[in-house]
Amino acid sequence: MLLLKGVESGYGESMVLRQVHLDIKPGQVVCLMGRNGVGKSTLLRTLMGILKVRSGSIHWDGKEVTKWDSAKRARVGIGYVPQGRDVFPQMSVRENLLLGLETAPKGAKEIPADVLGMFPVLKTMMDRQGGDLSGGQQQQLAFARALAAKPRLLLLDEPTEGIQPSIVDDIRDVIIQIKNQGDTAILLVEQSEEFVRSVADYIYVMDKGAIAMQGEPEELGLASFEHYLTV
Ligand SMILES: Nc1ncnc2c1ncn2[C@@H]1O[C@H](COP(=O)(O)OP(=O)(O)OP(=O)(O)O)[C@@H](O)[C@H]1O
Repeated sequence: MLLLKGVESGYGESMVLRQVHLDIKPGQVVCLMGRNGVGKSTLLRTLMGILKVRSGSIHWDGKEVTKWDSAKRARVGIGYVPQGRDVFPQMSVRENLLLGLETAPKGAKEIPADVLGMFPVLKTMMDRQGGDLSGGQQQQLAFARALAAKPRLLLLDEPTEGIQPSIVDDIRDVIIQIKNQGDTAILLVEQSEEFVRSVADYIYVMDKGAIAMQGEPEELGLASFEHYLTV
């Protein structure tokens, strides 16, 4: 469904991604790991079309989309939840969720019931302002807003970072539900090996802007992970 071939990108003079090859199949949960600063967020921004590809190519359903802008990528079904809580603080939870429908297929007008069902806490807070929610609730709101558009691929940048353990468990449950439904693939940036092993179909580990290791969870031993993950 999504294929990257030798992708390179960066900021100004500095090149961050080096010859990145990556493959995501429909419905898969693919995890991207690696130390801080190795380029994981840069890879998601490049996938979303926020950063330009300097060399290499990106393919979606077999079609080359390397030069497509973010809006066009969103319209074909790529959703993105950036790092940090990207909710609108002055808008209500309902209004934040409705914004997610902007890129939904066939001009959907209502927040899908199954999405609300995955986040029961949000259902009780529809009229509260986004900025009044706790950090963990805001993260859930950003996640739900992206799901409201019914993406075929969802890019999640460290959704569990700095979140209390009970909400981390809720986020894990939602990822597993999405995986079981099989309609939406996920590319998840995540630092916790335990979390990754509980959700991943396939794992990529980055180092210095390149893919250093990849495989199915059972193929990748603990020792090999530690080499790339410990500081
Ligand atoms: N807006 C930017 N302008 C210039 N350089 C940047 C920018 N954002 C990130 N970088 C640099 O790009 C490199 C990769 O950063 P990136 O945020 O992609 O790493 P990461 O693996 O996601 O780490 P983290 O988990 O800390 O977010 C780093 O050297 C970083 O300093």
